[in-house]
Amino acid sequence: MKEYWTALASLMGAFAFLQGVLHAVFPAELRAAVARLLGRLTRAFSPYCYFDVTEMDGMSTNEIYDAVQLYLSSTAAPASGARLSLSRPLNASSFTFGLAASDRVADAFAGAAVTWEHVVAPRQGQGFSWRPLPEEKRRFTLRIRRGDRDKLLPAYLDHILAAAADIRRRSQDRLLYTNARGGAMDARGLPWDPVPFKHPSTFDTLAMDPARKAAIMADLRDFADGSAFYERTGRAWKRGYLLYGPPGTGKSSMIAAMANYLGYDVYDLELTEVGSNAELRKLLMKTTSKSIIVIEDIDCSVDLTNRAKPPPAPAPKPRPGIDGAIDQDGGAGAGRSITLSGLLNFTDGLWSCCGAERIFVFTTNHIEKLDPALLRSGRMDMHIFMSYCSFPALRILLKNYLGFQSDEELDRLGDAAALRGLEEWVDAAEITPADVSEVLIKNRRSGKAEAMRELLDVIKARAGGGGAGAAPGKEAGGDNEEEEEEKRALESPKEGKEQAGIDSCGDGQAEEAEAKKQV
Ligand SMILES: Nc1ncnc2c1ncn2[C@@H]1O[C@H](COP(=O)(O)OP(=O)(O)OP(=O)(O)O)[C@@H](O)[C@H]1O
Ligand SMILES: [Mg+2]
Repeated sequence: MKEYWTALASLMGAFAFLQGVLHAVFPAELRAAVARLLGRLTRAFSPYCYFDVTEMDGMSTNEIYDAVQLYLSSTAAPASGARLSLSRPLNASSFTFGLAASDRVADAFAGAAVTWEHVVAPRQGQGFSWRPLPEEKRRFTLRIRRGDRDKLLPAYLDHILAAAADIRRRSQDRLLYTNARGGAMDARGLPWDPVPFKHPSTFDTLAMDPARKAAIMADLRDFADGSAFYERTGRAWKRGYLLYGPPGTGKSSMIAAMANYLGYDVYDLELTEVGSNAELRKLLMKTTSKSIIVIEDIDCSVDLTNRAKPPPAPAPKPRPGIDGAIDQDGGAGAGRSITLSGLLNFTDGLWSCCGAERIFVFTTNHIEKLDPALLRSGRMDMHIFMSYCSFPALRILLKNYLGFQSDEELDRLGDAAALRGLEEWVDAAEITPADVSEVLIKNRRSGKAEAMRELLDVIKARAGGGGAGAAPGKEAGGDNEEEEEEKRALESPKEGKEQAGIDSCGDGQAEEAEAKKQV
C-alpha cells in the first residue's frame, strides 16, 4: 500500500514538473492558442453544439442569463451531487435555488434532451468601465445535439424567458415603478425606479356595485387568459381602462386591486416628468409585459383638450406639459414637449405593441375635459365610472370596517333601523367611499351598532344639505373642486408651492388655465 502512495506522489510530482516546464517554455499566448485550436477540433467532430449565455452583455446585465438561472433553479433536474446556491432576491417573499459554479443540469424540451453547465472564471483585469464589473465571469453553456438545433432554437429560449417571468411574478411581491428621474437612466440603463408594492386593496375590499365589480373582474380575467384570442383576431394584446369619478371614490384603490388580482407590476407614469414624445416612447419600451401602466389625473398632467388646434404662439419659456399641437415628435418650437398625439401613439400606435399583455389605466376626475380622441372606442376599451357610494357598496364597507363576516351576519347583527335609514338616504347624500371609510374608522371602537348610527347621522346631514354632521374633510354638499385642488397641492410639492389654489396642472399650464378661467 505504501508503495502505491509513493508511486502516486511521484507521478503527480512529475506531472507538476512537466506543467511547470511547459509554462516556462511556451508563452501564455501560444498555450491559449493551442487550447483554442484543440477546442475547435473537438467541437468540429462533436455531435453537439454549444451556446454561451454570459452574465454581462457588454456593460449591461444579460436578461437571458438571469432568466436561465431562475428557470433552471425551479424546473430542471440537477444531476445527483449538484450543488445549488440559495438566495432570496430583494423584495421577494420566497427563496430561489441557483446552480453553483461548474455544475450541470439536464433538461428536456419538445422531446430533445439538453444540458446546461454553469461556468465561472476569474475576470482578467477590470479594464475601463463606468461601473464596477463582477470579479468573476459567469456564463451558462447550453449543450444540444446538432440535429435538435432547429427544433430548440429559439422556441426553447422563448419558453425559458416566459417561465422565468412567471416564476419571478409568483415568487416576488408586486413592484411599483416610478419615473421620478424623468427620462434619465440608472446604471442598468433603466429609466424606472422600482419599489415594493404592497397595497392591501383587493376586489374584496373595494366598495362598488357587485355586478359592475364582477363585470370588471371577468374582463380582466378574459384579458389575462386571452393570448390565443388576441393572436387569432390580430389585435395587440393590451387593454385600456379609463377610471373617472369624483375624488375619493376608489380609482387608485381599483388600480391596486387590479394589480393584486392579476399579479401584475404597476408603472406609475408621471407625465409632468417626461420631456418629450421620444422620452415617453423610451419609457414605454422599458416596461415589462404583464404590467399595468398608469397615468393618474390625466387631465391635470397634460392639456388634452384639442389635439388639432394650431400650435400656440412661441412661449416665453419651455413648458414640460402637453401643448396640444398636432406635432408627433416635436417639430420646430415644440421639440421638448409631449403632445396628445404622442400620448395616443404611446397607448395605441405601433410602439404600444413592443411587448405584450399590458394594461393602460388612465384616471381623471373630469372626463369632460378629455379630448374625444382619447375617448373614442377602441382607444380606452372600458370606461369605468367610480361613483358615490351606493347602498350595495356601503354594505361592503360596513362588512369590512366593522368586521361582519357576511351579508347575512350584517343583516342579523347590524342595527336594522340604521341599515334601513342608510339604504334610504345614501344615494341622496352623494358621499364618497373615502368619506364613509373615515366615519367608520373614527367610530370603530364604539361598537358596530353605534358606528352605523353615527354614519347614518352623517349621511342624513349631508343629504339634507348640511351642517353639524357633515362628513369629515368636506363641506356638506361636497365641493369637490376645492378638495381636488387641495389634494394636488399636497401631492406635488413643487407645483403646490408655485401655484397652490390656482390649478393642478404643470408649470406652464397654470398660466393657460388662468387664461381659460378668465375667458
Ligand atoms: N370604492 C372604494 N372601496 C373601498 N375603499 C375606498 C373606495 N374609495 C375610496 N376608498 C378609501 O378611500 C381612500 C382614497 O381612495 P382612492 O385614493 O382610491 O380614491 P381616488 O378615486 O383615487 O381619489 P382621487 O381622485 O383623489 O385620486 C382609499 O385609501 C380607501 O381607503
Ligand atoms: Mg387616486
